[in-house]
Amino acid sequence: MHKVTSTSSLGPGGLDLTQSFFKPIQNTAPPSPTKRHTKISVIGVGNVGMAIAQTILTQDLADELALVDAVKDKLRGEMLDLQHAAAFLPRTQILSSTDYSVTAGSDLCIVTAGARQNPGESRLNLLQRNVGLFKKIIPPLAQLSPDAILLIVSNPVDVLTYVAWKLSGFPSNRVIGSGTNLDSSRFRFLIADHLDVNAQDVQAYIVGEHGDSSVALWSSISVGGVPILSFLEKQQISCEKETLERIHKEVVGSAYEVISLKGYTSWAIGYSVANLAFSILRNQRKIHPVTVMANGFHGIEAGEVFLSLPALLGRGGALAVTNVHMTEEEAQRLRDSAKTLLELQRQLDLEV
Ligand SMILES: NC(=O)C1=CN([C@@H]2O[C@H](COP(=O)(O)OP(=O)(O)OC[C@H]3O[C@@H](n4cnc5c(N)ncnc54)[C@H](O)[C@@H]3O)[C@@H](O)[C@H]2O)C=CC1
Ligand SMILES: CC(=O)C(=O)O
Repeated sequence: MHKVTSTSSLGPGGLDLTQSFFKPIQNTAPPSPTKRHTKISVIGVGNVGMAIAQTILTQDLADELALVDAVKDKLRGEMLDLQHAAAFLPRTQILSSTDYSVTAGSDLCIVTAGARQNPGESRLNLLQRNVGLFKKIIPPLAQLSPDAILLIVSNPVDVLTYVAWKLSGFPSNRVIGSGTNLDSSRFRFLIADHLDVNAQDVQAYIVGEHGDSSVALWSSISVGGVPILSFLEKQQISCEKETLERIHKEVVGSAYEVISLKGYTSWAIGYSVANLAFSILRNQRKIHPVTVMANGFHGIEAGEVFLSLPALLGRGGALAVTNVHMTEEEAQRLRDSAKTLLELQRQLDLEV
């Protein structure tokens, strides 16, 4: 295990530097027991894992950050590179190891390890390769951090969240996928760009599969509190509906475009996942469209399927699913998306 060097108090020749540099204040009260020590583990230090790790560090969210990867030199290089930013960041102890023992006692384990898409390849095509990896990754994580929340990012994220749930034996509220939190951000960005407003003033959800069969919830889009569709209908501006359809197509094509241009996506997923980590660990009770166990919500009754729905996130994980308004057409598309994912789940061999 590689420990951050600055926490060592031993100088050359075993001299205790703490004793030489500091004169302790006598009779100090012990640290307040109310401050929790927060530990986050990130599994996989590729483009996505590192974008998440560095964004988390800027948010002062963790006292301890543990990094795990299968490639030893790259892992140590990434750890050192982050540690060298210590003078510019809130204090976080950064550890790394190829051994999962470094993750013990985590509050949140973020899994980004695995194969990524080649240009033009679908997310679902990665399934077999990444299920094989998850069989090695999830059991030790669950064993070493039995109270943690698992946040899955590797693709195809919805089916892999189901796989992580099965392999961990955790209750479903503590196994979440990053899902369509990213797709919804892309959607909000494009709507905001079209209307020339701030994306944070646009409320809009994409739900269902993170990927090709995702569902845009037109009926719930509002900008600064104004419901967009009914506003457009009242103004009889029908052509704008076509613009919205084009925007959803652009969202679905976003990852394919970025991957064909730079080989992978990283910055937006980094911010998306750090934002989820913040809502969970700081108990924000904020609503995010993320992958959760969807059975029983919005007419999905076909079985234990995981896909994105707007969910309330807090320290306990996914606490509730909101009753967001859907037209019958939107709900049907969601159920179709659920059937596609369920079919894939049923074909999996999850014997470890
Ligand atoms: N859910 C989402 O919105 C997004 C998901 N992704 C997915 O995230 C995953 C990672 O993407 P990138 O970081 O770009 O790939 P990458 O190839 O840069 O990194 C993958 C990392 O996983 C590591 N790894 C492989 N096997 C491992 C094992 N058994 N244990 C620990 N580490 C292992 C590799 O050594 C590598 O460092 C892909 O599946 C990708 O499709 C990417 C962007 C967005
Ligand atoms: C790669 C991927 O899933 C994304 O950027 O949406």
